[in-house]
Amino acid sequence: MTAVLKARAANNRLRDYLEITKPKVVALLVLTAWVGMMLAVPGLPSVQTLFFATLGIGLLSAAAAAINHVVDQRIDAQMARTYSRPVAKGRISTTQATSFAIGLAVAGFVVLYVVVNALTAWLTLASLFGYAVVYTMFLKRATPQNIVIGGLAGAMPPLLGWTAVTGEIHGHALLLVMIIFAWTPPHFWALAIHRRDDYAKVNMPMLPVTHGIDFTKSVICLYTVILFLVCLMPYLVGMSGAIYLVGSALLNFRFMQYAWKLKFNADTGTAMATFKFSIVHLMVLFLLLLVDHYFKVSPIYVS
Ligand code: HEM
Ligand SMILES: CC(C)=CCC/C(C)=C/CC/C(C)=C/COP(=O)(O)OP(=O)(O)O
Repeated sequence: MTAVLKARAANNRLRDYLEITKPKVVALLVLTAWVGMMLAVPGLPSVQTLFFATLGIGLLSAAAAAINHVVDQRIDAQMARTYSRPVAKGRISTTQATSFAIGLAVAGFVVLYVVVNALTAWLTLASLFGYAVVYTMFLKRATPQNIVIGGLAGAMPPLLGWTAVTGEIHGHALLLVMIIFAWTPPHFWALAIHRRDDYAKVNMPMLPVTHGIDFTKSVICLYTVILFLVCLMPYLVGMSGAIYLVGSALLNFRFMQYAWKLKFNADTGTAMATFKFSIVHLMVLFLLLLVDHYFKVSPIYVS
C-alpha cells in the first residue's frame, strides 16, 4: 500500500470512530452543559472547571453514543437512515467499538471525579447508564413512551454543568433540565414521522408506528405548548430577564407554527423541516439564556 493510500485508510478509520460518538449531538449537549456552568455563578466559572467539565461530560456522552451504536447495530443495519453506520457495516467490530466506548467512559469519569467533583462524575455516569442501558437496551424496544422517559438522560447536561461549578443541585438547573425534557418529544417524533416505515420495518414501537401519524402530530402540537409554558419558568422565577423572555417566546411560537403546519397543512418536507428547526430552536434558546445572563434586563414585577 502506498503512503497516500495508507493515510487515506487511517483518515477513514478516524472518521468512523468519530461518527460513532455522534459528534453533532454531543456538541449540542455540551453547549447546554456550558450554559448550566455559566448560569450557576454571577461571573465566569474558573477556566479549569470549564475545561475539565466539558472534557468529562463530552467523553461520557460520546461513550454513551458509541455504546448505542454497538447495541443497535442489527436494527441500524436494516434502516435506510442508519444502514451505513460503521458498526452496522462491520467497519468497526463490536469488540473495537466496545473497547473504545469503555476507554472514553473511564477517561471521562476519572477526569470528572478527580478534577471536577464526585457528584458531577456520578450524575454523568448515571446519564450514560440512562441513555446507553435504560433507553437503548430496554425502553426503545418496549414502549412508545421510550423517548419521553429516556429523554431525561439527554436533558441532564445543564444540571451536570451546574454541579460541576457549585457541587450542588439547584432548582434553576432543574428548570433547564425540564426545558430539554419537554423539547425532546417534538424533536424526535417529527423525525420519527418522516422515518415511520423504517421504524415499522424493524418493529420499534415508536409513536407513529404504534399510534399512527395523525395522533403523533397532535401530541407534537401539545408538547410544543407544554414547552412554551416550561420555557416561561426561568423568567417567572427571576432566573432570566426580558431578553430571554422575548427570544424564547419567538422561538416557541415558531416551533408551534411548525407543529401546526405539520398537523393541518403538511407537505412531504414538513416533518423533516420541523425536526431540523427543533435543533436550531434548542441551540438558540440556550444561547439566549447565556446572553441574557450577562446582559440581564431585570424582570418587571407588578407589586
Ligand atoms: C431520547 C432523546 C433523543 C432522541 C430519541 C433523539 C433522536 C435523534 C435522532 C434519531 C436523530 C437523527 C440522527 C441522524 O440523523 O442520524 C437526532 C439528531 C440530533 N439530535 Fe437528537 N434525540 C434525543 C435527544 C437529543 C438531545 C438531548 C440533544 C441535544 C441537547 C439532541 C441533539 C440532536 C442533534 C444536534 C441532532 C442532529 C445530528 C446530526 O445532524 O448529525 N438530541 N436525534
Ligand atoms: C452522559 C450523557 C449526557 C449521556 C447522553 C448521551 C446522548 C448521546 C444523548 C442523545 C440522545 C440521542 C441522540 C438519542 C437517539 O438515539 P436513538 O438510538 O433513538 O437514535 P439513532 O437511531 O440515531 O441511534
